[in-house]
Amino acid sequence: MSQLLLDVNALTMRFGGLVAVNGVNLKVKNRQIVSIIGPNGAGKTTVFNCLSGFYIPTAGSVMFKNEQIAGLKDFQISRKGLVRTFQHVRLFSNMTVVENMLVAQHRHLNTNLFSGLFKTPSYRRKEGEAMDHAAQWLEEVGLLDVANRQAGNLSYGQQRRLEIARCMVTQPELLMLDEPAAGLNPNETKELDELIIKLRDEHEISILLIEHDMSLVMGISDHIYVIAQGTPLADGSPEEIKNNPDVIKAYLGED
Ligand SMILES: Nc1ncnc2c1ncn2[C@@H]1O[C@H](COP(=O)(O)OP(=O)(O)OP(=O)(O)O)[C@@H](O)[C@H]1O
Repeated sequence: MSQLLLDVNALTMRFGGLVAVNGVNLKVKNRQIVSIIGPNGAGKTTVFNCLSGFYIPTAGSVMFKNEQIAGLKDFQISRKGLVRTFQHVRLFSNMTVVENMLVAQHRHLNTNLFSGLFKTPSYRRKEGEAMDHAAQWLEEVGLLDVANRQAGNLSYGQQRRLEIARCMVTQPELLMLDEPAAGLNPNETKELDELIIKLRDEHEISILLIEHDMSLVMGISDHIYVIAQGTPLADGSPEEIKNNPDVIKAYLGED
């Protein structure tokens, strides 16, 4: 049964005199792919920054699993099961692919200095599990055969998939992807499309997506929210959004 995972009400973010996000509402249920679309500068990334703890919203509520998370720090929110990627790839490019996966888990696991220094049995067990999870997720995203390659030497599409694997290894319930298809070629976009659907259908997580690639958004979203100039414009199924005159006007008005 679908349960509400994320419930955002009247989210507002001001930067001095600029209201970047103005009264945005958003709901994500379990096992849903939900997209946020809108013209450039509409406030989409600012919404992500408010939900993931990079900004403290000026007003509004962000309930995740029935708990208020607005104002918590980014690492506190990610430990609760809400993780994100960024518009620009943020990997440790001098580390190997598998090292990137291990670092992500170490930051998440909260192991202490004592257990690390003395390699206690529980530390060793966690290390073993971290390696198993890393291998499992590298296989899921098709990167197991490049596990020992330097992350910075991967193709752009592979780097994007590594970012997703790095999030997934922390076992989130909600994964937020900020423009994951930007810069990908059509083949890579198709692989991304399949991966996102697999995350929902086989791994039973929810995905909140910001994306400008309309065929990707329309093809995979269960629900779409449109914002323009920080303000909610419409929400509905892909079919409803495609045919909404206000949405068409907002996009055509951009050109
Ligand atoms: N830290 C900040 N300080 C001041 N203004 C900001 C800050 N972050 C975002 N803004 C402003 O808020 C508005 C919304 O920006 P945001 O990046 O959220 O839009 P977006 O919809 O993600 O755009 P795009 O699709 O181009 O990535 C813009 O006018 C931007 O300049």
